[in-house]
This record gives sequence, C-alpha cells and structure tokens, in this order.
Amino acid sequence: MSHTPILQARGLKRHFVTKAPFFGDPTVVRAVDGVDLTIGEGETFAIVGESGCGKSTLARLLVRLIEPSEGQVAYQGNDIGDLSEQALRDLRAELQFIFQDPFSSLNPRMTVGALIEEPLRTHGIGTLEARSTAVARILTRVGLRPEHADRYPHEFSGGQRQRIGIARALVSGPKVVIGDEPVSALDVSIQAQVINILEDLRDAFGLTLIVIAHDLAVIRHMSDRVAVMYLGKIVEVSPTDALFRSPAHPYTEALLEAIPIPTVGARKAHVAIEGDLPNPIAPPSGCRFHTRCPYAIDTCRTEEPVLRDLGDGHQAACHFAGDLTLKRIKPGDLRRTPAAARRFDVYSAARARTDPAKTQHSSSREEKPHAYR
Ligand SMILES: Nc1ncnc2c1ncn2[C@@H]1O[C@H](COP(=O)(O)OP(=O)(O)OP(=O)(O)O)[C@@H](O)[C@H]1O
Repeated sequence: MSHTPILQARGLKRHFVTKAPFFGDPTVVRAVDGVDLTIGEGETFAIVGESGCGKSTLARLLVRLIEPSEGQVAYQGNDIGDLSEQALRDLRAELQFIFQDPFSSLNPRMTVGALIEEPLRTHGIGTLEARSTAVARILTRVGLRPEHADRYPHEFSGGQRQRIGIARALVSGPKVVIGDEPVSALDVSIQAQVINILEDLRDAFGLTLIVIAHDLAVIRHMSDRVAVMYLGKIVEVSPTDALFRSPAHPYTEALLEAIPIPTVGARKAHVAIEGDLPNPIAPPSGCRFHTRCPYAIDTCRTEEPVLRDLGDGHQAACHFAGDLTLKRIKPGDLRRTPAAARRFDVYSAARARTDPAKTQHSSSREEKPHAYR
C-alpha cells in the first residue's frame, strides 16, 4: 500500500456485555476481537464477511461512534480516544457515515435542505447563505436539483433518498466516508447509479472510502483493498485483484464460491458455507474457522493463526496460507486428474510437516465430502 496512512487500528476490541434477562451471569459478545489495520489516504477499502461477524461494529469504532473495550484508533496519526469534546466534534465533520437504510436514517419531518445543512450547522461551518449555496451545490453533485431542498424525504424514491444521504454525508467536506451497506437496500437497477455517484465524488474530492458490503460483486468493482472478517477478526486482507484471483484463507475461498454464477437462463449455483456462524459469545478455540473448514487439522483446533505476510500487501491468518498452491487443493481433486493427485501429495506432505500425527491418516481425508460443494 503506497498511500499515506489515514486511519489505523491497533489491538481494537469491542465486547458487548449483555445482562441475562432473569438468572445467570451476563454474557460477553466479542463483536470485534483484536483488529489491526491501516487504511491509506484516498483508497477504497472494503470490509466483507457474513452477517454478525463484526463489520458494522468495526466501522463504528473507526469513527468513534462507539468506544472500544481495548485498543486504539488513530486518525492522521493521532489517537482519537484522547480527543477533547471540541476536537471530537471537528473529527466528526471529517469522518462521515452513509447508512444502509435511506428510509430510517432521514428525519421525515425535516426538509431535504435542512437535513443536508444539519452537519454544517452542527459543526458551525459557514454563514446561512454559504450553507444554502453548499446545499444547492451538493444536491446537483448527487444528481438531484437545488429546488429539491424544499421537499420532504417521503417525496423521493429509495435511490433518491440514498443520494440525499450521500449529500448529507459529504456536505461538510469529510476526508473519510464509511458506507455501511450503502446500496444493499436498493433495487439492483438503482444500485449501479448510486455506486457511480459515490465513485465520482470519491475521485472529485479525493475521499477515503470504507465500504461494508456483503455483495462481493460491488466490492470487486469498487475497492482497492479488501479485509475479510470472521467472528470479530480479520482473517485476510489483500489488494482486491489478488483476493479474487487467489484467496489465501479457506473462509475467503468459501465466500467467493458462494457467489452466484451470472449466466443468463442458467440455474444459479449458490453454494452456502457449511454450518452456521459460531456464537461470538464463545468463539471456537485455535483458528475460529476450524469448525467449518474442510482443510482443518489438529493444529487448527489448538493454535490460533496470526495474519501472515504473503507478499504484495496480501496477508492471511491460516496455517496453510504460506503456499497458495496448496490452498487450492481440495480433497475431491484427487479423483479427477493426475496433476491434481500430485498436488494432493504435496498438500499431504505439507500437512504432515504442520501436523505429524495426521500423516498416516491422510487418505481418510479424501473420503470427507468437500464442504463447499
Ligand atoms: N449493541 C450491541 N449489544 C450487544 N450485541 C451487539 C451489539 N451490537 C452488535 N452486537 C453483536 O455483535 C456481533 C457483531 O455485530 P455487527 O452488527 O457488528 O455484525 P455485522 O457483521 O455488521 O452484521 P450485519 O451484516 O448483519 O450488520 C453480533 O453478534 C451482534 O449481535
């Protein structure tokens, strides 16, 4: 990553303590459980993962909409945990959020003009006249008209309301914008328009964009780098092309295999990842993905893999992530081609190095049905 760092998280955790309704001890949900990341100025950084893996919590921690249980976030090199009230208010103007649901995030009793102007008023930016000029200008930038300022949100379609949400987020001239599923509530036909607007504004204003999306096609299209989250941790982070070309973590591989094949008239091959997301109250030992991973060996059940550097900014937290060739081998491959059989031998040898107890049982692994098919 050649960009200057703009946001950095170190050892970031957010554990939600929920009280038991009647009896019993409170439970602790480890929503974000030790995240380190660096986001560069001007880059579009995506966060993906199944529902409940901690994406929204991480995004809220990055802009201090919620407080961490542990760890730090630095914006332009300064810890945002130590800010005074005033400095925090100034920070809020620079780090803005676009919410998923344009219906509930806009106050229905305020005109569109008042809604878009609100962040400027809150941060004491500009005179009344300058603010109304800024509102008219940003309305035009998002493809609406200045006279729309006098109308109310219910008079607009879903796509237009999301444009209003974007205008509201951008009017104060932020440096970082976080979109939490910014298009997933919209019709597919409208999604591309809203994405185009976001990309235009990003390029025009040199924004750093952090996008949370479950739609991998959106992410592939928009982002420079992707972080994959699983149960509160980042398990892979990579430039987008490399992630889609050669995922290094079995969870990423499973997410990619779950993408429907967009062939007209064909039945969609929508493959779900086997099993449910384990409860973040008691995450599995060792590698948190081992309970659903078709490659798991004993080591995976006991030793937690750390994010390892694979070169060119690609990192993955998997005991096998060092050799991407090995990662592509699936048990079923053995029965298909001699080349695949040879690769399987290499794979078994690598497993033996990591987990000698498993060497003599490698053939039994062939019988295990592949979890992603
Ligand atoms: N305020 C809260 N109190 C208790 N638990 C919470 C709270 N907010 C989030 N959680 C829990 O933390 C975990 C992570 O939630 P989070 O919303 O960050 O996940 P997510 O990946 O963004 O999911 P989604 O895609 O569904 O929004 C979930 O188990 C969720 O139930």
